[in-house]
Amino acid sequence: MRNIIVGSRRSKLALTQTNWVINELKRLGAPFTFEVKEIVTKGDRVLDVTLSKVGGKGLFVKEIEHEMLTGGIDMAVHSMKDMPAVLPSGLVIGSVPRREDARDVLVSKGNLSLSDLPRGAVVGTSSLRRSAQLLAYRPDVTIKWIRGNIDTRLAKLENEDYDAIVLAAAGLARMGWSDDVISDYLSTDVCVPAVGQGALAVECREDDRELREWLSRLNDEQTERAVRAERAFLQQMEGGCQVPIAGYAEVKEGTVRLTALVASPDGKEMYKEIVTGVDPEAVGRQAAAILSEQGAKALIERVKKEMGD
Ligand SMILES: NCc1[nH]cc(CCC(=O)O)c1CC(=O)O
Repeated sequence: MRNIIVGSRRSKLALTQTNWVINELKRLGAPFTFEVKEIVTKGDRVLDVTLSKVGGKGLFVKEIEHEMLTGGIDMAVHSMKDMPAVLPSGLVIGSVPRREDARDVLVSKGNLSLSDLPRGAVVGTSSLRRSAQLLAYRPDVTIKWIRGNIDTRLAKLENEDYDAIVLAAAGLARMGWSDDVISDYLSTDVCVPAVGQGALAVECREDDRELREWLSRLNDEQTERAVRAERAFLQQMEGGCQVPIAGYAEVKEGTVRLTALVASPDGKEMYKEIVTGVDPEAVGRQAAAILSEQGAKALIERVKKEMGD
């Protein structure tokens, strides 16, 4: 039997997701043995700096992709939202399994919803996308940067002076936290999720036909089409990571419905549109074109200039 070496980041979330995919493949009857190889990525080594300052999302996948191209590993399970818009040549997303809850959630002291937080409440997040949308809805709150994995953030809420933190529902669910810790589910009216949030990407070599055959059986077509629309939007916006960009799509009866957003970091300027259609990439591109015309492109150029790149 072929042994599949699965590369994974060492975080609890990454290992949980990796083992989930391995178990699903076994359950489907894949004729492989599996071995997990832990890889420490640059993104894991620089936990003390805001991600956007050290090069953004690619940091979590670059080293893993290098090992895949050189044969050190055969596949890897990523959080879709950590995946750059374009993959290196020779690699593909072999499977997009069924999406978890894509929403952002508020976890707060006293179990208060976002609208019930006291004036001036301190909210922890290190995501520009979350802070911009939180500030647009509650301009009075103070955003305080918070880093670390999910368990660390929940501990910081307990032990430091945060009134609340914002996390992805999917991460909490995968890590086995009960819904009881969640104080508020944020709808797309308040906080549009990150592109790909709640979904996984199983990456492998393009020419690995045997593995791709089994990965395709774990693919969820609706999730895949939704994520394709979101990622097409992201790719067109070319925002770098200094600009808050969000996108969330649902697929119902074959129709893709994408909510797309670009905002200024302070949340005072916001472009948001819902686009529907049948072809996911076309929906994503159309959303990008509409927002660009409304002023999102100029906003992105302005923020890039201010950041000095
Ligand atoms: N930002 C880090 C990250 N990358 C993936 C998840 C888990 C949720 C997901 O798969 O989208 C999280 C935690 C979070 O944002 O709260």
